[in-house]
Amino acid sequence: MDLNHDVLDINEHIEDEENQLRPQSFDEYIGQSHLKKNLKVFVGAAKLRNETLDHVLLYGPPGLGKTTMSMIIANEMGTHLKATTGPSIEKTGDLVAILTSLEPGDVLFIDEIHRLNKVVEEILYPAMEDFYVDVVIGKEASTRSIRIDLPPFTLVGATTRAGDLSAPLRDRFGIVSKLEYYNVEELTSIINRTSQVYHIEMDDEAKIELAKRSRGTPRIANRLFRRVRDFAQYNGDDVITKERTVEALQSLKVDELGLDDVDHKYLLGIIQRFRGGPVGLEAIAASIGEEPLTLEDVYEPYLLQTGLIKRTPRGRVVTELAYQHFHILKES
Ligand SMILES: Nc1ncnc2c1ncn2[C@@H]1O[C@H](COP(=O)(O)OP(=O)(O)OP(=O)(O)O)[C@@H](O)[C@H]1O
Repeated sequence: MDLNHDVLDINEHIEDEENQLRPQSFDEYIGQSHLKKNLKVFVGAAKLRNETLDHVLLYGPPGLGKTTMSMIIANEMGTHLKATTGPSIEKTGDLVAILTSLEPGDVLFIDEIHRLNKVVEEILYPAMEDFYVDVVIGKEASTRSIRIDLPPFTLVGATTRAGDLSAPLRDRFGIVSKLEYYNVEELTSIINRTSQVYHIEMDDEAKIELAKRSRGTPRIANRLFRRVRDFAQYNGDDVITKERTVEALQSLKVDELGLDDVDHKYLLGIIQRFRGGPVGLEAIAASIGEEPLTLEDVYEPYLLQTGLIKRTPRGRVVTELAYQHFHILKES
């Protein structure tokens, strides 16, 4: 068996399932109304002037639709999208190769743009500002720099950590927008759309229940939808009910607020080992065996948003709401 090939096939299958669900236009994209309204104007105006759209920086927690939005920007501009990620561009030559392969008007999407290395990042400055790159050729005494002109393009950068971007890079984006967590109503619409794309019927109550447990995140809503679908199909259900949804989510250890195992370990860890805090991120991470960066980027934003924790100058503190959630009495 060709294992590599199988792994590729599986990854492609997951990609295909994701892509199938991606909205193609601003009108199909649910929620983020403020961002959408502004982008519609900027895209419309750029098209009227027959110009490329200014560079766009999208930031916010993972899974909120940054990649999807960049694809929509390219679609709405009537151009192509080239996608890459910060950590995959290791050398300046890699970035120059990507930039010189762009067609006029193309959208270049760089995910995790905060992870570009400094030398590569510096190549981007003149590329973004004046559409050229300086390439150094030759060796030692005979090195010289040649200028390569680039076609006008739009860079869409995505990051979960806007604060980690250097000021010169951040300042070169004309449009900077934060993606917000989705509310239950918006997530219910996304789940409704997903059930239509997959041709699987789901009760309205079940959609709402799933939406409530999706941590305000479309990617999680879609992933949980697929798992709930497994439970329903395995049990021969024609329609996914609320009961089946709750049963499936309990089996997956996702609670009524959408908190999973790691959230539980995190919150209970602070309550039981650090008397509710304040405690530093490193200490919590070490005590529960998780990476500090993962906790900070993936878990904490939602816990902060739901008011279960607070960040203070002395560290993280769990709130009264967290004690209530676990039915634990706070020690005085
Ligand atoms: N507003 C939306 N309406 C409908 N579906 C959405 C929306 N936003 C995201 N999705 C769906 O959620 C999934 C995740 O979205 P996407 O990959 O764009 O997230 P992301 O923010 O780019 O995540 P990351 O930055 O971690 O890659 C996709 O399958 C997409 O179809």
